[in-house]
Amino acid sequence: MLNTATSICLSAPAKLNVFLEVLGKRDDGFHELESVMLRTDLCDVLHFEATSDDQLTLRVANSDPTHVAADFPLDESNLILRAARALQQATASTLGAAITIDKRIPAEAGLAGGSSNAATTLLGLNQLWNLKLPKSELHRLAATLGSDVNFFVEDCRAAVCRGRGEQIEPIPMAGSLSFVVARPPVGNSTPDVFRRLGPAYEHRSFQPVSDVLASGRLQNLADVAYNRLTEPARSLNPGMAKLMQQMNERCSRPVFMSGSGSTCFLIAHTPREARRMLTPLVGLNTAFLAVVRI
Ligand SMILES: C[C@@](CO)(OP(=O)(O)O)[C@H](O)COP(=O)(O)OP(=O)(O)OC[C@H]1O[C@@H](n2ccc(N)nc2=O)[C@H](O)[C@@H]1O
Ligand SMILES: Nc1ncnc2c1ncn2[C@@H]1O[C@H](COP(=O)(O)OP(=O)(O)O)[C@@H](O)[C@H]1O
Repeated sequence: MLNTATSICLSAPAKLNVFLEVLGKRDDGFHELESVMLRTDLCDVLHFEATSDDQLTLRVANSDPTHVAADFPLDESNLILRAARALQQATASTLGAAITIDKRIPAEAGLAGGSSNAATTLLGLNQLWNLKLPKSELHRLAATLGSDVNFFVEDCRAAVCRGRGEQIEPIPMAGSLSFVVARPPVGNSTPDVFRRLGPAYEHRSFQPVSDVLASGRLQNLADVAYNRLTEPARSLNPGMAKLMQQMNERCSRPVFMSGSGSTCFLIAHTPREARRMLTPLVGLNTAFLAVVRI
């Protein structure tokens, strides 16, 4: 039976990793992670319209096609359609949906746009199709779609993510932060970055980052933020390495990378400070440059 609402519109947020340590390689080929992820206000917007047949369709709404990543697939491999299919199969639902996306999050960026789209589809269609699946079941489906999907199903502001990324422990965060995010023209392939990880190294702890977030002493975040994948990604993507150097020179601040890249970011404390930091970066070779807030 259809829910009383026949359509629903939801934001699918991008994430930033302010900490990422790789604890080792697992037997299933994935890597064991410990990462602190933050939900940002940079969002795709998804509109779901229920249909009474079981068809699923996906359309991009952006009037300006430059907003849409060139490699955003519109076929069955799209994570939105994969999430909707997974939900249909898990519930034997005979309902369908016409889905429209306003795509703003760049792809292969370490911002998890695709994973967030998948999670938002699980949450949106669970509501629209009146399926009433519990969160635990949505988490089970999320983990089959990708390692980053569960963070968005949890719908928290900040979390420590463990396992291959799918085990989510929400953590407190006091206050708010702004970031300048910049993605170079070339994205990073996540498996390629993991393949370039060096041999043994001493593991860092996420605890200092989690303590800074909880205490609200956010001015200290730049002292403790860390990403083990930065060096492998830098060696894979010379354009990203160059952009990180230019951002550092022009803003005299440490530059960090989100996930497996290729988005680099600077930490600011207010939107105003972030906008001031962004100004000298305009004109650099970027595919995406913006201020985001947590
Ligand atoms: C690195 C991270 C950090 O947040 O972010 P992104 O850069 O993708 O945003 C994630 O762990 C990425 O998660 P996600 O993009 O969902 O990856 P998946 O689809 O599950 O896996 C893609 C591929 O990445 C590698 N992979 C991913 C996660 C993990 N814990 N170990 C891995 O080795 C594997 O080669 C895998 O086949
Ligand atoms: N809905 C989607 N949005 C973005 N990318 C998608 C989607 N579905 C599948 N993909 C594919 O997943 C890849 C990784 O996407 P994305 O999650 O945006 O990257 P990252 O995790 O590095 O930020 C893209 O290159 C794209 O081909």
